Amino acid sequence: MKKHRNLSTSTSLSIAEMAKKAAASQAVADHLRPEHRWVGIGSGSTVVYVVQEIAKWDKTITDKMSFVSTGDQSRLLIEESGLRLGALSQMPKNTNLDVSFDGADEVDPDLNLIKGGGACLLQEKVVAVASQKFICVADYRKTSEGLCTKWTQGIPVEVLPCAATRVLDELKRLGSIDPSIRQGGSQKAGPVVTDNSMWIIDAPFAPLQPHSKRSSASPSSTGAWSAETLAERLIAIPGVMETGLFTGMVTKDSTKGSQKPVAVYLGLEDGGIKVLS
Ligand SMILES: O=C(CO)[C@H](O)[C@H](O)COP(=O)(O)O
Repeated sequence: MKKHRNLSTSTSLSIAEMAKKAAASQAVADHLRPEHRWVGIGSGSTVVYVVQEIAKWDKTITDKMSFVSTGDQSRLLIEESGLRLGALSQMPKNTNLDVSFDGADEVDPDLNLIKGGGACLLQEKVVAVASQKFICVADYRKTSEGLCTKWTQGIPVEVLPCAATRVLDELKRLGSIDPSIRQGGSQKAGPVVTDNSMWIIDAPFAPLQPHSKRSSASPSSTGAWSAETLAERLIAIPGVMETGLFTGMVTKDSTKGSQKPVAVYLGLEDGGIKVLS
């Protein structure tokens, strides 16, 4: 399971775990319906609590649902919880997942996200965009005024291995400070290989401007990228398969096909829950 970079004490971790669990419980209660048939399940430690909540439901209800994973971790989680694994390819044509639940590494006031701390961002984005409703579940440590403030290890970027060095050069040209290929550490020699056989580059940037606060999209005039503009520039680099910036406008009428969640459930330190939408 992924380690959190910004917190190290066991006390704060247990408070954080309680916060994640409470947020997951509320998010499932508010957004999963017995009539739902297709449910997306994200990746990371918070989503474990989401699946635990769903697994508490009466089996006669959940047996009618199919759960679509966002990678190997969530596939195993679904299977081990006794829920039925489904795939986007099995869904009726022109339909969407009823709802999907996923975590985040950082959330700004416009509900733009950084994801991919667990290296699952590509399938996570596919599932988010294939969902009628994408619900994000996180805890109090994850919010900031501008992305890259709390999650300082860099925006995760999934790349074709043979393009990695060229992508690193391009990222530096865009202002990334010392981007690097994520390494497996003591568990694996060499780069982390994703569920899609790609590599991850972590690209640190100076804190981004949220859409609502930005005065210009260009870093030359404001000193910072907007999340939307940077997302567009990163995905345009040849060899980049997907980025961990989940941005894009959500209108009140149509939430389909958005990378952004319609709501973020944040577990708080005092046991409460804050819903951003
Ligand atoms: O994007 C992700 C994995 O690629 C996770 O959702 C994100 O890293 C949050 O994880 P956690 O719930 O463990 O904090």
